[in-house]
Amino acid sequence: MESFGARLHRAVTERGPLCVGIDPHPGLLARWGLDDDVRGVDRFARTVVDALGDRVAVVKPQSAFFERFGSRGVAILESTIRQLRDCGSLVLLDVKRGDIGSTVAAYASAYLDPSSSLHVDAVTASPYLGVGSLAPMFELAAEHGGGVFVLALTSNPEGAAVQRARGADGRTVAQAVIDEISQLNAGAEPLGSYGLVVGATIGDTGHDLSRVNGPLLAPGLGAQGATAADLRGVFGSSLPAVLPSYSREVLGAGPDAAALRAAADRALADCRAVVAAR
Ligand SMILES: O=c1ccn([C@@H]2O[C@H](COP(=O)(O)O)[C@@H](O)[C@H]2O)c(=O)[nH]1
Repeated sequence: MESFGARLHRAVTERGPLCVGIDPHPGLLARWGLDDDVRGVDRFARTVVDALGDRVAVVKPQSAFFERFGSRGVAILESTIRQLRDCGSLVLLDVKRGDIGSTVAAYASAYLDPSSSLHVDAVTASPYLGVGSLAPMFELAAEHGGGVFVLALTSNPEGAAVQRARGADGRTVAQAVIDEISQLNAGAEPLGSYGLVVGATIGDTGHDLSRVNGPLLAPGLGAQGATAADLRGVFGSSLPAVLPSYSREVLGAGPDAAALRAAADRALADCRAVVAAR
């Protein structure tokens, strides 16, 4: 079984370091001339898959925008995941799950067990019930070649109060998360399967990312104000592991497929220039 880290490494080598989100915001649906309903979400997601699924390394559906339409929205998410897999892009479901370990095991089955209709290549997870509570996700991911991206330093301004709080050993909460994920990835080649989420908006992190040996998902580019050039200041020598992520910045170019592709190509060129020129 090829690991997620190896599959991601290959996808980024072949297609470039870029993740594009599928976030059917009501405002974007309106801009695309679509109704804010299940049909609109379905058309939106299909358009993104058709335009980008065969050229972007990782596509990241944001579960919340599908879940808001209940079971019919989740059915669209399931078919979006299937379509993306057929196009060859890796699917990272942004769902930020976290709970006590016995419940995390059920989340792991939902997203990381190949027999589930919501099975994806990787998920985002919240470590705030303790990184150890996510063990069932790490274990199932390892068993089936999946990945888990754990929140460390998020792109929103509210995150810092929790993530930069210091524990008894003097480390920040985020550094403790970073260190635990680094241990899980130790020795993995070419890349570990356990990633971290570090926002592109946060400036010099003041945190040590040098031993992570796993992918660093960087949301916050475009609509939240960060630019590709900001990645240098945030990640420094860890830039080669960065997976830049854009949603509204690219999606805002739709619904025209050529315009969506051009926006994704621009984003990729901007990020390549920074990641390659570190
Ligand atoms: O720290 C985080 C973690 C996740 N996100 C998610 O990424 C996208 C960002 O969308 P943009 O339109 O590019 O701002 C969205 O789905 C967030 O939930 C994040 O922004 N920051």
